[in-house]
Amino acid sequence: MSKIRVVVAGPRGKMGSEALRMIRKDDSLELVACLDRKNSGKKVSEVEDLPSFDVYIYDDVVECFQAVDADVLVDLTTPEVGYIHTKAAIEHGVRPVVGTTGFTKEQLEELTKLAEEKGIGAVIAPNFAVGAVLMMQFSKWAAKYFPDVEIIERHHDQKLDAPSGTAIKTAELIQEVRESKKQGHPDEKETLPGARGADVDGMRIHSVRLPGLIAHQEVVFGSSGQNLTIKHDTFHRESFMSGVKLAIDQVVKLDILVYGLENLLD
Ligand SMILES: NC(=O)C1=CN([C@@H]2O[C@H](COP(=O)(O)OP(=O)(O)OC[C@H]3O[C@@H](n4cnc5c(N)ncnc54)[C@H](OP(=O)(O)O)[C@@H]3O)[C@@H](O)[C@H]2O)C=CC1
Ligand SMILES: O=C(O)C1=N[C@H](C(=O)O)C[C@H](O)C1
Repeated sequence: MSKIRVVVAGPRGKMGSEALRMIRKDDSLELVACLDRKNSGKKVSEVEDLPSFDVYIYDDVVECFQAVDADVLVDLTTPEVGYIHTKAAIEHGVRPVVGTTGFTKEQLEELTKLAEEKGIGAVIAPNFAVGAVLMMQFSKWAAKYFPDVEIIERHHDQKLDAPSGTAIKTAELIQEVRESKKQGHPDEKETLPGARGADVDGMRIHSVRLPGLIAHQEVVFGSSGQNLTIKHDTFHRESFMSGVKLAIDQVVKLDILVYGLENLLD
């Protein structure tokens, strides 16, 4: 069977470098190029701390897709550039697997429509860790019985987007089963703006950013006389890689955009 030819965007990043290590170990995948705003024209092997892949780095996404034959783009960059890469990939027939978070609802809708028009598979997954996907699914189930819910997400202090993609996806899944409901006292007032967190249909999301953290989320449900807490912790970014691999294997068989890894799990 031929290998899946992969471009990685963001190879020097925390997630991108982990993805390169995963590809190095996997015989079914072949790295054909990287997209990076630094080191354009160099080979990956010439960049300090990166694995010794004999492939070129590009800073321009279109130039990259014109120069190499690629099946899949794995994007692990920033919301702004990730959106540009994803759109260009779909337009050039390269299937995107996107871990980058922080896309707007409008951008997700636009990319979904574009993928459908072009008949190109795409996966956008706010969280590739199977444990986090289960935490979101369990939360959706719990929300049927516990409509009062607050999401507390904790991340490292280098994170650009707040709330996290995982927290937004969790709230969206809960919204599917929960009627819109204002929580807390009807007359409550914030004496410091933001004290009650972000408001999604009355449920609250709180974002903590601290050095030492990686990615953590608690979904706390309250009801008379009882609380239920569903919690997931990420201690190493390797935990995301089996999900990235699953998405790469599946996206080559898709002809629509799928939002969330849960849609690819049995
Ligand atoms: N779906 C999931 O399971 C997960 C998703 N994420 C998401 O993945 C993304 C990356 O996270 P993380 O690796 O921690 O972040 P990092 O900041 O470590 O890496 C981002 C990389 O993108 C690069 N970059 C920035 N601008 C450009 C550009 N114009 N062209 C090409 N590359 C660029 C950065 O380069 P430079 O150093 O020059 O700034 C950096 O190397 C985030 O959106 C995060 O939320 C993270 C973990 C898990
Ligand atoms: O930036 C991160 O680190 C993470 N981002 C994703 C998110 O926004 O949910 C996934 C995970 O939480 C790590």
